Amino acid sequence: MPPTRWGDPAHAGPLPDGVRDLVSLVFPLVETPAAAEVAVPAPALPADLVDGLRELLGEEHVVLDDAVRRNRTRGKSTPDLLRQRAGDLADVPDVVVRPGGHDDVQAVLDYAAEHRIAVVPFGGGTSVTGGLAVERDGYTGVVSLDLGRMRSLLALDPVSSTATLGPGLRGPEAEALLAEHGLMLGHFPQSFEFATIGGFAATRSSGQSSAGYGRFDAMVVGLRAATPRGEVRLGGTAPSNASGPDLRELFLGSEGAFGVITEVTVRVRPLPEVKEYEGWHWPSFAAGADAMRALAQGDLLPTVLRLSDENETAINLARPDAIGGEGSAGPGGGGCLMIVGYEGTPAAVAAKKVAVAAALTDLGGTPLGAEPGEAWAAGRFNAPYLRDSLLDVGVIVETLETVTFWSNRERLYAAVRSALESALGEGTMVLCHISHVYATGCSLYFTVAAAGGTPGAGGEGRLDRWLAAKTAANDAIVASGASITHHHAVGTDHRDWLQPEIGDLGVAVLRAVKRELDPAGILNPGVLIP
Ligand SMILES: Cc1cc2nc3c(=O)[nH]c(=O)nc-3n(C[C@H](O)[C@H](O)[C@H](O)COP(=O)(O)OP(=O)(O)OC[C@H]3O[C@@H](n4cnc5c(N)ncnc54)[C@H](O)[C@@H]3O)c2cc1C
Repeated sequence: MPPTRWGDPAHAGPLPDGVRDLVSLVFPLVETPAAAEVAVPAPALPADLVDGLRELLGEEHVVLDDAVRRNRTRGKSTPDLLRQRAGDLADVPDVVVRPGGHDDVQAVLDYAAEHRIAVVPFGGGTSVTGGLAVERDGYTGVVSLDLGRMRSLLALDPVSSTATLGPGLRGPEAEALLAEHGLMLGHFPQSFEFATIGGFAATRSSGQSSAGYGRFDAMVVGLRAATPRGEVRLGGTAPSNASGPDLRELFLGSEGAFGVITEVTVRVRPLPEVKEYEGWHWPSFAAGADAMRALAQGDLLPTVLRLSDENETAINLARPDAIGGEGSAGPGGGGCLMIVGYEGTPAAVAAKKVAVAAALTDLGGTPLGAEPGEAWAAGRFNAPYLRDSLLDVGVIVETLETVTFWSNRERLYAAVRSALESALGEGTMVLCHISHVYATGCSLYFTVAAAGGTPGAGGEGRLDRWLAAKTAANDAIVASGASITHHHAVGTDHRDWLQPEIGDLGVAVLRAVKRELDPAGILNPGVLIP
């Protein structure tokens, strides 16, 4: 991926004319190209330490190249992109190292601990919470530990339905390896094409098919990690047990602060023979959310279940013939679109469809047929490209997410919307959807678009405006008694809001684990732990 944008450059492009005209009705469009490329700071890691890394991994796997280092600088949140666009390379790693396996990772960690080098595990680089922007002060240098060479299917147990995967496998690569055996993982976050197995585990990611296949951490049966104190193997003996607290959980969501995940054993399932996606209309977000709750609590969940609020329906998914219509007040008044997807054997899909359709009809939903569902499925990974095109014309656009119990959903929704609208001012668009549900609650995923204010070179003015709005939203989430993140993780961006959620003793426990596993504090300093 280019450092200033998302994804495959071949898919990137300016705003289509129609969209541009529409956007210009709402926001002033100010062409805001990235600043001219600035020189990448010279590596700060002393040359003898670089030589030491070369001895461990071989010359070709210790990379000082400017373009490679720039590409390993931070992740892909809007603040990350705006900083790159402005030429801010303060977080550039000094060296990128490319271990070939667990033993290489262990060797790098041992060496880094001895020489106080900060180590940043790097999977796909799609973090949206500052998980790759570590503190540099007090370290001899910063090494980006790129896991991209560790991308094989290491073991397969078709009898138990488990597969052991290398951490550097991207989503499509992992699925392709499993598909050769008629199997799949079923984890499809919007970042699927670029994010990796190790990254999914390290951030407790959740994908678009979570209703049917669960979140990533729930798919993990076991893992292997290298820590500065040595190797950890967890969960390799049984699917579940009562052998004390489940230590797998210490590494799931540990965001590279406790160790580097070098192998992940996951539950796999047969490739679905049939995939069907359809749309349903709801008179309001609340009515659709109540229906989702009923499905979750009635053990009737399909594979994909997502509901856009009135604004998101109108802006992103509106079909004039099906949504809105009579009595519609345009954005905010045209009802809500729900996408329902079914995957599996023909018999299982048919049976689930009948049962879900009966329940949704009873609850007041109106079927819209396959077209909205297929349109969603066809474009499910495209939205991030649109973000870049909007950033190009000076608009602020970013997403954030949270999760709470059903009884708190409306309060949280109102609080976050109001915080964002107050912080960013009149004309701000706040869209929301629910795409991860549980019997007890759901996540809320917000997309925000706002005027950029006075743009500076590369858009710094927008960065300040967004950071203030994000702080307001985070405060509102905490004040509402919700979680600071459902699946984007903590990183550095959410770290200050973790303490209210887990308490002082919770923070002390995290710090104690960190001290035990990483006494020199070389792994991702500043990430996760308050
Ligand atoms: C456009 C876009 C859409 C997204 N959609 C979703 C979504 O639908 N669902 C979702 O859950 N997330 C989503 N994300 C967030 C992101 O993709 C996830 O957090 C993902 O799991 C990160 O994987 P990665 O391989 O890119 O990790 P990275 O970004 O490389 O790393 C993330 C963190 O984990 C650490 N890490 C990485 N690999 C390892 C390892 N092997 N061992 C230990 N630590 C490691 C890193 O140091 C860092 O702190 C999205 C992001 C973007 C930009």
